[in-house]
Amino acid sequence: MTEASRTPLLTAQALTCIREERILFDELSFDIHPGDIIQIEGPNGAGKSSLLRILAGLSRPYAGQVHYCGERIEDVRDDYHADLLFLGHLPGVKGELTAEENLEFNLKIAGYADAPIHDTLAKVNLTGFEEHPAGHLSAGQHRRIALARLWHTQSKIWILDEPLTAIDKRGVQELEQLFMQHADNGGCVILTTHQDLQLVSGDRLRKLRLDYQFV
Ligand SMILES: Nc1ncnc2c1ncn2[C@@H]1O[C@H](COP(=O)(O)OP(=O)(O)OP(=O)(O)O)[C@@H](O)[C@H]1O
Repeated sequence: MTEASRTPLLTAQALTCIREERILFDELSFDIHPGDIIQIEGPNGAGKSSLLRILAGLSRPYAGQVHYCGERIEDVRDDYHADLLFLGHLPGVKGELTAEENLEFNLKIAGYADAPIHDTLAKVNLTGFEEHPAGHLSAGQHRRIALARLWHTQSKIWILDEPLTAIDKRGVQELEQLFMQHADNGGCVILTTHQDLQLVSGDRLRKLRLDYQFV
């Protein structure tokens, strides 16, 4: 094992999250290393999205810390966000823009102004839909526009909230292959999904289950 793979990319240290007087999780601790693919499981409302948002630094835990390469994320916010790709529960696609305008906008914001937009839309099976307003596309096609940026990012840490929702079987397999390739290249993927992964399994996959806890 190399030094790099021993150093956690992310560490959750005794995270506690309380929402509306309900403990979603309490003193939750785990490390995430380069090469890890982690699926957060649990029923609706168990706190999966809340955990992802805390890991991404978008909301604060009631108690506990998140560390990026050994530093508190609050102390290295810019470095952390440069190394993080977070895709939230809702695809964040603007209905009045076309598929290509949405992707172009997302990639520009992420600093990839020269990315080949049509080739990238082809990777997510949106050839022929480039100039359609996103508002006229299906839920799965919306998510595909949002997911297309995964093909260009250099961020090592991918935090993805339900990336497979509304994606068809072949699309799920392509995404799972991309996750494995990213992990093989030293990245990590932390995702929630209510479906069983087909290709990422066995030693490739770590599962973390959240369940209801009541105060
Ligand atoms: N900002 C907030 N303020 C108050 N309550 C919140 C907030 N965010 C989430 N909650 C509550 O916390 C609980 C967990 O929500 P969360 O979205 O983390 O669950 P989840 O496991 O991702 O659910 P799902 O599988 O349905 O997406 C829910 O009961 C929700 O209403």
